[in-house]
Amino acid sequence: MTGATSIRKLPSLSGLHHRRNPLEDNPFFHPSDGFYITTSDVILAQVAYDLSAQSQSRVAYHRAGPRREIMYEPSAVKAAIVTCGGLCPGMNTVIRELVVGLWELYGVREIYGIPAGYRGFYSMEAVKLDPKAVHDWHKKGGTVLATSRGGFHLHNIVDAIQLNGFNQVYIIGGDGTMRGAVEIFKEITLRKLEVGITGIPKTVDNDVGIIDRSFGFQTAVEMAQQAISAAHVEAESAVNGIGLVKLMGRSTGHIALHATLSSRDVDCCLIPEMDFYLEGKGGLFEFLEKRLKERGHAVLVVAEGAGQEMIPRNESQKQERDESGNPVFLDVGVWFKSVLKDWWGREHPDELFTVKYIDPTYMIRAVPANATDNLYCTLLAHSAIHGVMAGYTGFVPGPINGNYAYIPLEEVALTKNKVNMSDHKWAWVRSVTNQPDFETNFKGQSL
Ligand SMILES: Nc1ncnc2c1ncn2[C@@H]1O[C@H](COP(=O)(O)OP(=O)(O)OP(=O)(O)O)[C@@H](O)[C@H]1O
Ligand SMILES: O=P(O)(O)OC[C@H]1O[C@](O)(CO)[C@@H](O)[C@@H]1O
Ligand SMILES: [Mg+2]
Repeated sequence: MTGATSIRKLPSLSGLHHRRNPLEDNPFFHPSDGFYITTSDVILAQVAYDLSAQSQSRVAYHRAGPRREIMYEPSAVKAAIVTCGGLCPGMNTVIRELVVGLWELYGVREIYGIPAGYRGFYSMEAVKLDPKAVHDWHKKGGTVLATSRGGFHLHNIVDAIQLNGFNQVYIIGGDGTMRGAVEIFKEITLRKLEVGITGIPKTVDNDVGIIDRSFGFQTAVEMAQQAISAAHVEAESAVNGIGLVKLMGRSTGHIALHATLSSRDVDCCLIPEMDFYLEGKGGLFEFLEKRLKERGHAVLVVAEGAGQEMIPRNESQKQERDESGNPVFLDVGVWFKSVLKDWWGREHPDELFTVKYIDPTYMIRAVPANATDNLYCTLLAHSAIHGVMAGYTGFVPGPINGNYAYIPLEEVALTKNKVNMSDHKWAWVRSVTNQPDFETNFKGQSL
């Protein structure tokens, strides 16, 4: 297979001097040949190719990991760590590993936590951190630094970075945070400040693009099983029982999809990426009628962003936004419970029916990370440190097909990871649930 490989350029700080990596003297590392990553080490963006195709151009990213030379004098590093947006399992592990990694691997002693998200840069006192202070943070849900939405005032933030003399900034957040990090990176560059900026992608929704998955996502899917199992028990213990579970997923249905595939108890999974309808041939009610007749119970999993356009709302509800500008949803679970009860009351007024609605959303994202995610958070944090210490900036560390790479920040900020409704995974969901193919049914009806 021929074809050019274009390597995504990584911005790097120019005004710093090369130094020997202190890992050379670290008693736990014995850097041998191949230990240090060089500029020729790359990670291909995709691993699946059609070899029969003549020539295909390939995209590659610089590989993450320690470089032989670093660009900072460790004693001159003053690092800031901030967490923004919604909670996600593992945030505290990333903070902990940034602190321990900077301290133990590179001998950095000036490490600060910025409280309460972006606003904390200019409105709160930075908190000095060291390995002792963070030693058990990986066992705690949430973020000890606290987070917030909104409060992004670019000049206040960059002024504060400059005033406090931070020369490394580790920004942990989701798609919104990454968009903010791009603006900070651009302003730092404009001001010609020698400050390394890196974004560590975080969102329980797993809606950040390019990387294999967001940390905390697997923990969230694992926790969702408990809610789905409870809904299944409630449903099968009732006459004509429906177990209804709402999961997180503002604009993507990854948690609902993966929880459905893992649990095997789900009869219908509804996500924001799909259109579905309730009444008529091929609709949800026809499907549930059949399922209740066959089994006497059914389990419905719905992502919070699914069906929002079907829920009646007044003008102010249509306009409502959270502090970051994200649309505020109406509770699709409460709406579903009422439409299901209306439907059954109309069709079977004299038959028993019950809907048990479970909303585990905040419970799921507030738990500590599981073992897999804790390991992932460690590798992610260390990748970030190695990249910043090597003088890279404006980048996001993350696994691509299992190998950690450095991706330009702007590329990540602009790429959303939506569920691909035409790929095998969604077909697998439909084969596991036997739910209606709403899109095809709908098209068939409108022909
Ligand atoms: N386009 C943008 N430009 C600058 N800052 C932004 C932008 N979008 C969001 N932000 C800021 O980024 C921070 C986090 O954004 P948001 O609340 O949307 O959460 P998030 O990072 O998307 O994480 P999650 O989706 O996991 O909740 C907020 O302080 C918000 O003000
Ligand atoms: O944390 P808040 O402001 O209640 O927002 C909840 C939102 O945060 C997320 O957990 C992540 O964006 C979404 O799944 C959910 O819609
Ligand atoms: Mg977001």
